[in-house]
Amino acid sequence: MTFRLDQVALTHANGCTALAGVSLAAAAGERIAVVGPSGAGKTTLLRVLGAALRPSAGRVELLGADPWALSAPALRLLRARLGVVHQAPPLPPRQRVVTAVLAGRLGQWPLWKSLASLVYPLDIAGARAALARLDLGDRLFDRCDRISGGQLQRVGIARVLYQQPQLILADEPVSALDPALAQQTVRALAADAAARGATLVASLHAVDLALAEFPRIVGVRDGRIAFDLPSAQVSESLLRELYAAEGDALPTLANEPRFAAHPVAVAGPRGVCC
Ligand SMILES: Nc1ncnc2c1ncn2[C@@H]1O[C@H](COP(=O)(O)OP(=O)(O)OP(=O)(O)O)[C@@H](O)[C@H]1O
Repeated sequence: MTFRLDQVALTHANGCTALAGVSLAAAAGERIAVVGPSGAGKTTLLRVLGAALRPSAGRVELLGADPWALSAPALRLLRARLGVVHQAPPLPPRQRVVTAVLAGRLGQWPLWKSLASLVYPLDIAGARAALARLDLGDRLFDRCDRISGGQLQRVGIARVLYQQPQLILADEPVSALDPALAQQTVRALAADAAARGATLVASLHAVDLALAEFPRIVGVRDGRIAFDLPSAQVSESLLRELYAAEGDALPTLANEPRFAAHPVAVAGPRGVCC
């Protein structure tokens, strides 16, 4: 089992309950897409799975451990086995792409190697290979603030491909990419996880992308699991019910607000209490 959440709830400091009664488990090698309207709790769920947020109630088991019962050094080691893909990767602007990718293994390398790699990249071939899988092999020595938002998003993914974690948690990893590139990039991520037997959990806006590329779909609404089904069993009516608050059009690659000729109206964030 890669992770197990048992009746997890999370209330933010402002009193907003982002997750309530969430139970979810994944075996090694599963590929799961998390879908749901804005404010449903997808990011919060991924952050709980990444041991970045401590639940207010319930139990978390992650790679065989309760992260919140571990010492600080043991928790750091556990986190180094997780690969987190951010919607907007928090990369230092002046950093070179190669250094950003190699940083994927900082948590696994001894301190001397990590420090040496910051001064001179130690595994240029490895970084280039990870970037090449995302068609970015020629951007190795560019600065992170001199590439586009979509390229930066793919650098964040290359970093996780280089890291080779047991569990990949990707929060809207392709939101800055056009539809063709979004599909290609999600496929690269899924192929990497499949080849290594790693578990992949990705929150996605585009439901067609989720259904096409992921065997298991978890629908989240108002901080709760609305459904957890094999993709073949996720019907259009189930999706319409999930996204009822966001109007008529389901979010798909073609009508992502960023790329639609006539952007779909998106309701404000909703949660259990907000
Ligand atoms: N740091 C925070 N403090 C207070 N409330 C928060 C915080 N982060 C998120 N929330 C609230 O928790 C709920 C769930 O937010 P979350 O970001 O997990 O949703 P989401 O499904 O990822 O949304 P989106 O698709 O818009 O990114 C929302 O109501 C949001 O306003």
